[in-house]
Amino acid sequence: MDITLQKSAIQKQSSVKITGSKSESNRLLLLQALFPEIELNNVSNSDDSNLMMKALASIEKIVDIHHAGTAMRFLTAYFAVQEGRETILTGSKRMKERPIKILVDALRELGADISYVENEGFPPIAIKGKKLSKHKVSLKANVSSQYISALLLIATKLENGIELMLEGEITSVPYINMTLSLLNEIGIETSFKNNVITVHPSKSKPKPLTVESDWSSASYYFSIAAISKVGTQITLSSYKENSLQGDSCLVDIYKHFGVTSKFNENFVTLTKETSAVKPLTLDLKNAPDIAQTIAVTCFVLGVSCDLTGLHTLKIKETDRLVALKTEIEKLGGNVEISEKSLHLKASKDIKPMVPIATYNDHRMAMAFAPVALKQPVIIEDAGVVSKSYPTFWDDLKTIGFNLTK
Ligand SMILES: O=C(O)C1=C[C@@H](OP(=O)(O)O)[C@@H](O)[C@H](O)C1
Ligand SMILES: C=C(OP(=O)(O)O)C(=O)O
Repeated sequence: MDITLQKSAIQKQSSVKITGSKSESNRLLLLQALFPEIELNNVSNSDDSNLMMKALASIEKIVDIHHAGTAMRFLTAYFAVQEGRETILTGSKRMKERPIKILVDALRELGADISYVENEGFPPIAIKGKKLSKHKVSLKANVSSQYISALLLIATKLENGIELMLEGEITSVPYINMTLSLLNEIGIETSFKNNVITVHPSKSKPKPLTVESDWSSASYYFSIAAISKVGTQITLSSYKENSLQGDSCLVDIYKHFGVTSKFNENFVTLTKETSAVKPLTLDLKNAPDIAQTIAVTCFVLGVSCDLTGLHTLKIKETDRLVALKTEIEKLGGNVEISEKSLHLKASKDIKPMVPIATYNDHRMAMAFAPVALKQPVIIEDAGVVSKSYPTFWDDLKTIGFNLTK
């Protein structure tokens, strides 16, 4: 399904309720499978969380998690400690290109029985669940933090907890801290000092937990606010000022575009205060999922940006660096990329009615939607948004976007 977005202007004041964070949800669903007394509220209705739920409840041998990266990584660790259970964990064509060797090597080091079904280092994998005997392991930390979170999430199943020695520069650190905080919430003691993370054997104290709404999904509204008229306000729920999600750094980043954020109870209201914008330089190694949003905001506003810390973008739903360059250039922009950075030149004109390819990547579809505030645009295969935010298009319609399916 392609969606055509006519040139739109949003209401002066609007509000949107966004589904729960898929990152928090996928961690908590795994923890709930280990500690069934945990009660969860505002769990994400994303495909990735539904797939996680289904996989955890499945009694089938073959478990297919499609495009869901966190589910792939977290379930690799989970099934490795399900004693006596044999699982083949597989995914979409793209998932079979997303590396998993660092995690598999670490689990094998701890005693796990995992083998590759097709290509060495990539899903699908065959897992024979067993009790893991060791508790100390070193692993590279500069490729994906999801490997580290996966190991931390199963630490309570190991007699002596876990001690991880992280090698190299640590990427996506806020996601590791999110995992540790959620473990702490249910009474598990942890420490993270320099490059060593420890989960101590401790007794859990499960309790009801409410998932905060998804900050990566909120990023599209920060972009919309930044591109809208001065005075435009968008209220999002349910959000808190002290979030576990690293993408809440949007609050600071979008000040650069004249967008302020005010928290009140469980709402955050974004206000476009000023229209002056300057070139932007930003390191996104702690918030890789908002790179596409920010690049498109800059392009539409006609300002240049230098985004660094993007080394993980090449192994996500698609190679996001190449996808961004290709699609922004179709619209008339000029983008240079390296293996880990993106430079966008300032440009004035945006070509109308360009079909934007989305490469099975929800964030490509959502990041380019705000283009419609300046020019009509077509988003191809727009249903991809369901990976993290199934009601995205309906919500855009509610706030004033003029779109036809
Ligand atoms: O742990 C998580 O929930 C995630 C970690 C990040 O991945 P990397 O650590 O691979 O960058 C992020 O991009 C992904 O969307 C969700
Ligand atoms: C990279 C993402 O997800 P995952 O790695 O879990 O597929 C994302 O949601 O942007």
